[in-house]
Amino acid sequence: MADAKIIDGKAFAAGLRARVADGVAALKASHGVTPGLAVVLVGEDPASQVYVRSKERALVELGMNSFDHHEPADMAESDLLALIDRLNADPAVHGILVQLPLPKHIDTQKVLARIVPEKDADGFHVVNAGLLATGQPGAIVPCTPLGSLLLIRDTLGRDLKGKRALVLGRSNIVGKPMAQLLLQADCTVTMAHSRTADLPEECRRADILVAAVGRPEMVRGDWIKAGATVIDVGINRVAAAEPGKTRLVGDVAFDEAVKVAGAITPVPGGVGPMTIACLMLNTLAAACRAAGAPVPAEAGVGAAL
Ligand SMILES: Nc1nc2c(c(=O)[nH]1)N[C@@H](CN(C=O)c1ccc(C(=O)N[C@@H](CCC(=O)O)C(=O)O)cc1)CN2
Repeated sequence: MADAKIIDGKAFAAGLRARVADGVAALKASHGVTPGLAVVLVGEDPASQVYVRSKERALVELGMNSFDHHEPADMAESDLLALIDRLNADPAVHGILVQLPLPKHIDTQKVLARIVPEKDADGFHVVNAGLLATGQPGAIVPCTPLGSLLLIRDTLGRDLKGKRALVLGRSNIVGKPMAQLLLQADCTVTMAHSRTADLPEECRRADILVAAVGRPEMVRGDWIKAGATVIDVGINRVAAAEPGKTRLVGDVAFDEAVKVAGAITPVPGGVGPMTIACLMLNTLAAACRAAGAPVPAEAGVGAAL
C-alpha cells in the first residue's frame, strides 16, 4: 500500500491567513474598524513565550492590532481579573486571549469566565462551549479543533456524514469541542481516553482519528484502520538521538502510521499552524460581529460544516 497523503497544515494555514488579511482589509474599508486582539501572558514559560510572540507577529502581519500584556509570574489573580475587566470594556479590543497554562496560584476557570463571551477569541468560555454543544449559531469555536475540522474537510470533502470518528483525549480545549464539531458534521463519534478499554481496537474502527491525548507516539501503526484520516494534535518535546538535543513528536507514531493511514498530519507542520491561523480568524469574526458586518464563513460553526 502507498504511504498516506501528508496533510500540509502549514500551507493550509498560510492560505487561511491570506483570506483573513483580505477580510481585515474589507472590514477596514467598509466599516472603518481595525480588529484588535489583547494577548495576555502571565509568567515566563518558554513555550508560551514562543506561541505568544507568533500570535502577536501574525496579528500585525494580517493588519490587526495586537495589544500585548506581558505580566510577571507572581501577578495576583485579582489584578489579572481587573485587567480583563478593562479589556472587556475597551471598544478597540475585539478579542481577548489569555495564554495557557496560567501559573498555579491562578484559577484558570475563574479567569476564562471573566472574559465577556463575545470577546472570547479562544472559545473557552462556558457560554461558547454551550452554544457549540447545543449547535447554536454564534459560538466562537476553539482554535485547535476548528483548525483540525478545516483540515479534515479539506482532505475528505464537506460531507462527513456517517463516518466513524474517534477523538482520543477529553480536554475542554481540544477533545470535547472536537467531538462536538464532528457530531454536528453527522459523524458517529467515539470519545476515548487513556482509561478506555481496548483502546487499539476502538481506534481501529475509526475512519477519522483525532489524537489529542498529550502522550508521545502513543497511537501505533497497528491501531489505525487502513486508509483512515489521522489528525495528530499532540506536540510533545522528547530527547533526540543526539545528546542534549530535543525534537517534537505527536501523539501518533508517524513512521508507522504513515504506512497504514490514507492521510495524516505531521508534527510539526500539521495542526499547530492552524491554531494560530484560526485565532486570527476568530479575532476577525469577533470584530465583524461587533461592527455588524458579515462574519467570514470559516469561523461560523454552521458554515464550517
Ligand atoms: N490560550 C491558549 N493557550 C494555549 C493554546 C490555545 O489555543 N489557546 N494552545 C496551546 C499552545 N498554542 C497556542 O497557544 C500553540 C501550540 C503549537 C503551535 C504550533 O504552531 N506548533 C508548531 C511547532 C512549534 C514548535 O516548534 O514548538 C507545529 O506544530 O508545527 C501553535 C500554537 C497551549 N496553550
